[in-house]
Amino acid sequence: MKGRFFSFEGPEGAGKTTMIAMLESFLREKGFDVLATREPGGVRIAEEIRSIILNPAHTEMDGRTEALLYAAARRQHLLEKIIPAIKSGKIVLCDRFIDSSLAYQGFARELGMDEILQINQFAINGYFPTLTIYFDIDPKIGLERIQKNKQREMNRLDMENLSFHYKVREGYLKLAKRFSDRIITIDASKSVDEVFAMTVAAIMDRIGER
Ligand SMILES: Nc1ncnc2c1ncn2[C@@H]1O[C@H](COP(=O)(O)OP(=O)(O)OP(=O)(O)O)[C@@H](O)[C@H]1O
Ligand SMILES: Cc1cn([C@H]2C[C@H](O)[C@@H](COP(=O)(O)O)O2)c(=O)[nH]c1=O
Repeated sequence: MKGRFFSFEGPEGAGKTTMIAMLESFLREKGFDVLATREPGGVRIAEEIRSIILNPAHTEMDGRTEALLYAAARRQHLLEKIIPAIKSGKIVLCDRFIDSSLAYQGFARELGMDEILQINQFAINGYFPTLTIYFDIDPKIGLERIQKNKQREMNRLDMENLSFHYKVREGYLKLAKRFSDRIITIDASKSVDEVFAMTVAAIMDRIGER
């Protein structure tokens, strides 16, 4: 079985983690070999970079430093975990990837989507996801969802103001238009079951087993 690389994107609280967990069980039950992972993180060095980036005390972090750290974490994660999994025929489900950098650092931080694409192309060297599912949600609703979840700690990016989170969404919507052959948009304001049904349909369609 040929390996596949799927990424899942969206503003805070869109439901990515929930959908990946449900999809992982669903695909395993169907007999697929699955690897679920996340960014920033997934491997030791990238998890260490994650804790530096997301530490709420690091308020002095420069935007370009932040963008470079995300790209560095991505490079390490890709080499150590994602590429070997794809090569061994696994289905990789990745919670965030390059589009997070384009929406958050490129658009919302105003560093420029093309500039961020350029540094990330150096990091990923052609390894774009097979398909990206963008869970679209009003950021206010997404933030309310994560605030209700008492186990979830707020990180430095979560703590940005509401207008930043609205720009993140605007960035994603631009990306969905620009990369329409790779990015599928799902309305994440629907119920968990409805969002899951749409997610399964999109993934199985791409795997070719619908
Ligand atoms: N469709 C949905 N409707 C209502 N609540 C949902 C839905 N999907 C997920 N949730 C709940 O919203 C909260 C956030 O979901 P989840 O952690 O999956 O989002 P996320 O996109 O991974 O967030 P983040 O990237 O900010 O960590 C969780 O408490 C989850 O149970
Ligand atoms: C990969 C990536 C992530 N971010 C932001 C998005 C979130 O605010 C955090 C990660 O936290 P999560 O709870 O695991 O979603 O980091 C970013 O700004 N740029 C990126 O490339």
